[in-house]
Amino acid sequence: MLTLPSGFAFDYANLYGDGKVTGADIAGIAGRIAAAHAAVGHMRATGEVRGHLSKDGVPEKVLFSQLPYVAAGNLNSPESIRRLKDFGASLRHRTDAVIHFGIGGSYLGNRVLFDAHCGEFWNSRSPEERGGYPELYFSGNNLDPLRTDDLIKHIRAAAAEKTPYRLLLVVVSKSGGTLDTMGSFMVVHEALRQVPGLELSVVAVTDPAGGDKATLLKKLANDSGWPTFAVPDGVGGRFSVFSEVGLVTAACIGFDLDAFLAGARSMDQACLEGDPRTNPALLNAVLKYLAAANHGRNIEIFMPYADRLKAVAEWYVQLLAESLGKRTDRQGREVFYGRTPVVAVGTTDMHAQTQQHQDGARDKVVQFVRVAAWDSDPVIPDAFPSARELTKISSLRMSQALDAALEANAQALAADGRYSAVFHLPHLDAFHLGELLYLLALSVAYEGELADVDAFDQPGVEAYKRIMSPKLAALKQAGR
Ligand SMILES: O=P(O)(O)OC[C@H]1O[C@H](O)[C@H](O)[C@@H](O)[C@@H]1O
Repeated sequence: MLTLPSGFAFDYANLYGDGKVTGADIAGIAGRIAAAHAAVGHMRATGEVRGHLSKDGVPEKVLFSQLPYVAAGNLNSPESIRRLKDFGASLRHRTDAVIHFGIGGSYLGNRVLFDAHCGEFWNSRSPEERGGYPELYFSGNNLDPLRTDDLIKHIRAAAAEKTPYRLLLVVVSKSGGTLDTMGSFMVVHEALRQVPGLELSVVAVTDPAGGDKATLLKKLANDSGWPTFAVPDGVGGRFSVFSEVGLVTAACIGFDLDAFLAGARSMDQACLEGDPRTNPALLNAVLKYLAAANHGRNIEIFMPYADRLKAVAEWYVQLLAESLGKRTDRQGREVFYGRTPVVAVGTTDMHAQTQQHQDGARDKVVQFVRVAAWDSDPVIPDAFPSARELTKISSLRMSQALDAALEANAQALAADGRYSAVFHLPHLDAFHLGELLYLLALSVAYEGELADVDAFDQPGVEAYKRIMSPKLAALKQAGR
């Protein structure tokens, strides 16, 4: 178990040892581990990553590791943080609802912050219960016609109940032209802009470049006078939760963005040394890399025991899949690298997926996440004493039963030579969430080095886009 001073811990007992990843496995790649650590150190200091090219084929910096550090001249500066907080304060007791438009890296991290902080019932609470912060809805994460229409109807009904009804549309797209995001935005904007009593405003979050390089969204914002925030150069979508992309949502809901960045910073500091026994991101990368390379564990089930953390598993899917799922290594050789990520939630998926984890192919690592202390933790009462079966769990706190379920699952898997590990969060809060997300982000940077693949591009997603564009054009033509 590797425990940090903050209480965050990585329990890898079921991933390392006899019959699992071994000391000999690690010793066998000692030189590559040292080289990976040096390369990540170089990335931290300069933003340079060997072989990484932008979509346009030119060398591009990788700067996400700077984001936790708020300083003048950095991507997050005291002024930019001030501006975000002022933005959040300006919504309080004033804006009724926010609709966030975004997909991929422009959505998943935002959803993590929303779920962790707000839970499932935020939008049904009164403004007072929300501390004056607005309701928040997500759109643009699909091109689903029915859900989009449901959302429009819901907002129209709310606006009919309250005048004026103040609605803010936050449109997030690094490239500024993603069809799913912009298509949903156009539909919703058009449907709501002339609703009587509904005051509509828009904020855009996109690449800040101006002139010829301005994104479509940036140009729209300039022409329409919408305020903008930035997806900074050198920060890919899947790393952008620590940038204004994630922090804008944090500001909208009163999530403690200082604590979130402090958690990320604290994790970064815990990962400065090159010894995998004490550096949690390096340790995670080394163990998962070896579990795949030497033991065939090519699937990673990310399984938090907490409903509010399901979105972390969804965020991690993009991080792992786009960063490490690569056809070629940096020498151009075909390697078809990468673990397939799978979303699971405990205890929910013990009743759905665990059968496969326990008895299916031995190709998985199950990565659990456990929350140690809960803000609310009901005791299960002895409500029906005559039902003897049920008294097994009565008088226990729900979290005790949840922990017992996690431990039992891990033990059963281990007893059959199946790999798992646990991230322990002392408490579900902004600081520990910052630690967890940053550990995972840094970990894929390390694993990219170990596997010698570019962890910061995603050329594979262009393949369908090349087919889809002419299809849309043909559909349009046929409709004329
Ligand atoms: O932020 P955007 O430019 O709209 O991109 C949203 C998403 O779209 C793409 O398909 C990429 O593969 C993702 O990495 C990205 O996060």
